[in-house]
Amino acid sequence: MASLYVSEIEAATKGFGILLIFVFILYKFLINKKPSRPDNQLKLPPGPRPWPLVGNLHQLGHLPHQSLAELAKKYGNIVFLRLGSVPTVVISSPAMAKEFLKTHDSVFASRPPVSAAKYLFYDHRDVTFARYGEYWKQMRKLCTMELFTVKRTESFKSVREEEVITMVRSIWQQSEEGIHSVDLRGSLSLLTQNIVCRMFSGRTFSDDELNGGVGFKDMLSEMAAVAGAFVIGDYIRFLEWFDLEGIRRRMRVVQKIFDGFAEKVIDEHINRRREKSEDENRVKDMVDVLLDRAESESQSMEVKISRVHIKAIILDILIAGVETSSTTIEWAMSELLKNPHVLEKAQQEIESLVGRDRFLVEKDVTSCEYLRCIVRETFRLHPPVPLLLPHESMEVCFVDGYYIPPKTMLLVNVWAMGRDENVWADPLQFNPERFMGKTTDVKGQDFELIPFGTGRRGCPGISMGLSIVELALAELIHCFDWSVECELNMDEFFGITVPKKFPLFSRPSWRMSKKYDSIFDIKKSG
Ligand code: HEM
Repeated sequence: MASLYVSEIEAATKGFGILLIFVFILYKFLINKKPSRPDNQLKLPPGPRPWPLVGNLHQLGHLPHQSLAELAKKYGNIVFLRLGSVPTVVISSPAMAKEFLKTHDSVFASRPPVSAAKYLFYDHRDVTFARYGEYWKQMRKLCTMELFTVKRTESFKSVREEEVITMVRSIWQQSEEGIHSVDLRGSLSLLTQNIVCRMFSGRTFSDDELNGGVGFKDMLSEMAAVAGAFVIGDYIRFLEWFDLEGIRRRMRVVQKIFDGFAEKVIDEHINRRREKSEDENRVKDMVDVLLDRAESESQSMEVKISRVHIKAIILDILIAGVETSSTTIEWAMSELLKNPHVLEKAQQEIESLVGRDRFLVEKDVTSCEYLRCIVRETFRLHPPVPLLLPHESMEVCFVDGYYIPPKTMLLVNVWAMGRDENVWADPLQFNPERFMGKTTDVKGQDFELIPFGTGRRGCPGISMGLSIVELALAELIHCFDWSVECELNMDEFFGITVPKKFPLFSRPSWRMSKKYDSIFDIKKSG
């Protein structure tokens, strides 16, 4: 019995051994040899281990672009994270930007479904937050072919020149009145707000024109604040309905105020058309262009332009155009105050071109090479949208040997790219000379400097943005010398854009040959 038992065990052991060998052979020669994909194809990019539920959200901190730059130092230029339940890839090098925004651009051309898109931007019916598809293509085409063309940008040249001079006058008046330090952030916000409003509606708006007792400026700040706010429910989906931060409620409130405002703008345009009270010489604004399109019987677009589309586009233009430009000019002025030799050199360049007897016009600025290098250097160190806007992948993609699942959010850390010592010599130094005689520009051909993004989702307002920034900066340093009394604080604040944490106050002193009024009269008669 015992020996039988032993032999059964022996037989069983033998059988198990044979089975193991069989499984090994099967694995080695059939299963292991068969796969159609190399081993690394399902390998995710490296990254820190996520925590249950929150994933890597806790690692973002108050300044996510800076925290993500630190993670890139540890894990490399492609990092995989889970933000709550959202798979996320963060890239931080020109080579990676080329892979994602050129080679695989069509896969990553969508936007993730965030609360702002739904509750503020007319449920994705704008351009910026629209998901990739026929609708976005049509709306984007409308922007690039009609609203933001070079010709249209050129048609608003006098708007920009007039508004910049108005800002100069206001600063001059303040200095004449003995105001010690001018609130440059306030002046620049008003400037870009007025330019953008005149571009889309032909006029500016005062604080008492909105319903609900909210000022126009306050409405803009609130819209920017909620559009840029972090909403936990966008990442931990089951929390979506609790509106823990109260942001969704704020979005609804400010959306209603904006909607009333946009309705009024459209009505004004329609009434003017009905009454045929148009001044024939008036430059067409963007709402005119959109109404022309809506009224034209032969709309070649599948999307018929309605009021909602016009309102959504106005909202895009306000959010995308106002803060981006003013934030950039504020950073540029701050760097010039910290680097007086750069300010002096730029002033000399402008002066040798136009003297001190007249204001600048846009044509002058195209000849100011050094000034334009200052703008590029500002975009390198202080891109106003440091992670671009989040993209989302639409299908499985393999990049650099890594597996990127569908519906992965893509963040492009242009802030980290601008400070990468493998790309830039002395990256933390503000040194506009690095761009002199170089072809590197902000349109992203070589992917080193992409503050406007690039590819399908790149900024369509790039020429408008650049012309505002260049002219305003040039005129500010042409007309005034600037000084600050104490060391400038260059800390950042993260929102829909990343401005300085503390607004810039600075002391202007008039450096033109004549008083403001005399120069203004010369300009008018000229
Ligand atoms: C200094 C000025 C500006 C900067 C730095 C800037 C930057 C950007 C960036 C980073 C994006 C996202 C790109 C991406 O996700 O890959 C963007 C998108 C966009 N920008 Fe700008 N922008 C500026 C001015 C403007 C202006 C003046 C307008 C319009 C009047 C404008 C309209 C838009 C629109 C409509 C989009 C969405 C494009 C899409 O999703 O298809 N931007 N911009």
